[in-house]
Amino acid sequence: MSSYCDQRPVQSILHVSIYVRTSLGHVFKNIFIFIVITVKKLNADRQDKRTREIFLLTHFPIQERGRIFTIILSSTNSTDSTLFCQRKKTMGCLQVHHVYFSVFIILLARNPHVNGDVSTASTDLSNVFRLEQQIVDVLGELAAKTEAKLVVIRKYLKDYEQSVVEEKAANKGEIMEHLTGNPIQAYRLMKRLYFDWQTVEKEIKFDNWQDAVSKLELVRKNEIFPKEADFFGATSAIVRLQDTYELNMTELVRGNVRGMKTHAQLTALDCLFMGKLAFNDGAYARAVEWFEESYILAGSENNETISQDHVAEILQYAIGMHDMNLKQVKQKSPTSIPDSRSFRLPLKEKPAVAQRSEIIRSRDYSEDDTKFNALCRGEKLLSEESVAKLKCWYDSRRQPYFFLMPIKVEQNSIEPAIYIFYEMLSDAEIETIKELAAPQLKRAEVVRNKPGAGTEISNVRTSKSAWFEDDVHPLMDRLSRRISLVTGLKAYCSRDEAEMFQVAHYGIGGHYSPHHDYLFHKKTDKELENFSDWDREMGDRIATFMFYLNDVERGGSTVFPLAGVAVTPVKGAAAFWYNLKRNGHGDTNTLHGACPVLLGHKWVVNKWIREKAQTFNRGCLLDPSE
Ligand SMILES: O=C(O)CCC(=O)C(=O)O
Ligand SMILES: [Fe+2]
Repeated sequence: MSSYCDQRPVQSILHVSIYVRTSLGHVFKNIFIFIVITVKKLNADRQDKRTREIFLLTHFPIQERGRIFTIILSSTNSTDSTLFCQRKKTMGCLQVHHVYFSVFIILLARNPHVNGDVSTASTDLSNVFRLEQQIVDVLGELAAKTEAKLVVIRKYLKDYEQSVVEEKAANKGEIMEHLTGNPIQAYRLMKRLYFDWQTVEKEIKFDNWQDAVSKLELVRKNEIFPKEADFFGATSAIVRLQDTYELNMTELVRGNVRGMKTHAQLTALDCLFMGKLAFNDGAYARAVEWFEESYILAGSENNETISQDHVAEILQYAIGMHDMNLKQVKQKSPTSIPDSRSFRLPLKEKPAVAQRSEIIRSRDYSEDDTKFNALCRGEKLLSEESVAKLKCWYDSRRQPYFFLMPIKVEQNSIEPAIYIFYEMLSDAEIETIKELAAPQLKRAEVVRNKPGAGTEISNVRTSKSAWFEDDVHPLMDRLSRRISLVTGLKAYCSRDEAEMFQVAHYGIGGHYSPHHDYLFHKKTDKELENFSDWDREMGDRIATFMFYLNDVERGGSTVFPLAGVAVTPVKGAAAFWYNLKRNGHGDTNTLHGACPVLLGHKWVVNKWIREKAQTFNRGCLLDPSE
């Protein structure tokens, strides 16, 4: 028997570790940890007495990164444990038999809109669209009520005017005389002022605006209501699409998106607006092109949205700025080539249209981003010889699972080897994944360059993503098994063989700039500090297995600029490649990125397979450089 206060250091009782899977972080925002302490003691007459106390020990937000984290609930300096100790002391130092404690965790649900950003993802855009429907309903109702008021007011005015017109008089004095001297007119005057006026007054006094204003304010307060950044996001998506796909501006503003005719068109005013944005950003070449388009449209619209003269003035100003800027660049260094925001020659010398087509004709295909954009546009960069080596076949992967229904495999690139496996997912499975992911999608983050700086929302990747453990749904577990059977690699996240599934959704203009999927290759020690212990222990991402959940109407291919290949998303298919060579080094030729979505949207599911678990699945070669 021992005295609780003297001999039982409170601090040691409170050393508790709690393991929480951070996949919960997608659902829950905060974690509250309560501790219930039951002290069983014997008092003087040896009767069993229990005292129960509840403390809120700690609470903190759940982070997204890392898979598992540990919370040590106590430290010797912790105020909570001191508090605990003091409270125990007030109970007196009775003899204590047992101290039990249980830990309760309360998770506070995450608000699905907290990470709202509406510029690219179509799911969000549909919510914004719904929001607009509410506005349209309120405005429609307001317009109908206002029109009803106008009808009453106009009727009154009409009646008055008719009375006046009926009396063919030379001036107001004569009219007055006629009206007052005519019993019918006198009756109509009385009727108007006594009877009709009541209706008019009622309509004028009753104000529909206030009701509409409060309803609209409510809509406006919704977290997904577009903000400035969302608007600029939508604008820059158009500019990105224009650059990547070399969209013909004249076609684009008329709703033709690379051969697909849509009903969405831009007005002269829209073009003027796009031009102003480009101008303010110093992109004078694009600004001039938008203003020229605006000028032409203003003419064909008969100055409906903006006057052609006004646009002409702005256009001349922009041309002047472009040429002056170019002159300054050349003065600084006569041999320098201006960046893509400017044309090479003054616009007074050669018009924008001619310069743009020359830029397109004289592309430098040795540059990675030129190759990337060309592949996005569907241009073929592989030589015929290389293409001849590519093949497709049916494969049972030597797995009984696939004997009856072998997989359709296509090899898209030899070096690095990139495979496409078709019909890997059924339509029902795809719907299940989307349903699971939709409420949890949040704007994708990438690791910051600065060590220890965590992740940041970035324009390098503009998509929304969600992470899933294998056990979140039986389907996820089945998919991990399927990936294993197809690739011969271990792919269970629960066994630390691979990462969680990452579902990503791209909306219009959504893209991912060229990058490597491996994590550690060519990273400095400082950069490596960004990674968790789990990351380092599991080894690098040896391979990527990526499912496509839909066909993309236009754009959205996965492009490998160094390999010279583009993979077109096909619903249910999956792309697979090794990020590491057999010697464990990163294969730099696996550089890849997602082309911006031009029309429609795009869903993918990534599974990054880790190196450590694959020791017996992928051996090394005799040549250590491979
Ligand atoms: O969406 C794609 O096509 C590529 C995605 C990708 O490369 C990634 O998530 O790492
Ligand atoms: Fe990637």
